[in-house]
Amino acid sequence: MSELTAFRTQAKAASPALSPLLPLEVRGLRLGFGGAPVLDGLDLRLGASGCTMVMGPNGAGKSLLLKLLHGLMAPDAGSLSWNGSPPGQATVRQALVFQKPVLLRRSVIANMDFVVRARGVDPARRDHLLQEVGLAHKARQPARQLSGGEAQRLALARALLTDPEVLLLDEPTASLDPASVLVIERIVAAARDRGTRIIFVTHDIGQARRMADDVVFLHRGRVAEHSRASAFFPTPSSAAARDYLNGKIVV
Ligand SMILES: Nc1ncnc2c1ncn2[C@@H]1O[C@H](COP(=O)(O)OP(=O)(O)OP(=O)(O)O)[C@@H](O)[C@H]1O
Repeated sequence: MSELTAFRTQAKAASPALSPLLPLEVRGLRLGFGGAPVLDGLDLRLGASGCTMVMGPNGAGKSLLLKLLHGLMAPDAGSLSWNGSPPGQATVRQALVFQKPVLLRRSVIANMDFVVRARGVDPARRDHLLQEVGLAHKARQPARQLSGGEAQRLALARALLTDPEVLLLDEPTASLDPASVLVIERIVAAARDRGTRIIFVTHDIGQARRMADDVVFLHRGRVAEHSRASAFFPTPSSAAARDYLNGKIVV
């Protein structure tokens, strides 16, 4: 499934009155592309609420994990369930924001309206979100003319239109200036406070400290460590996380 198809799938109507999507249970997840597996027996359990920051060195499989959680890819082996539902069924109740935002070749407001119409969202919510991300004054501008930071803010606003139960974020602030980073973090924190479950990939240790309730550290295809933020940053239990936090190259 392409990223645009995935976004369109997200925009379709979800069924009402469903049981919660959490907890997430991942067991023995394996995925490879010919050589050594990238994910190699990954186990993970995430509870009902909060913001989980996913960290780990380049190539650890963080983006792949998000794509698997969202049903964009299937694992070679292992199981993944959102409170008993497979990822494909859970997709419409989630939103995924990619590192490079996937926007339609239309205006800013048309990118929002695509979801407004498909999901029956109150246009007042669209206007509120555009205001919140500082794009109300650019509503009629082609989305493709937005700067990187603006495009990312639009992608986040669009993702939040449906109040997703789970928001998956793949390095959404990787190329943004410090003020834009804080705007995105504020909006994500507000979504978390409204009850959206956040799963957020980042390399930014400062951001992880600001946002994390818990941290999942991936290394060599597995979860090397899953700890509360209050324990992870001062006393990481894995050597890999300790080295990573100390700025050493982790392979
Ligand atoms: N479709 C694909 N085909 C082949 N290899 C792939 C594919 N997708 C990902 N990989 C490989 O899987 C590994 C993990 O990729 P992934 O994008 O998940 O890493 P990451 O942890 O998000 O890294 P980064 O921090 O650099 O963004 C990488 O070595 C990547 O080259």
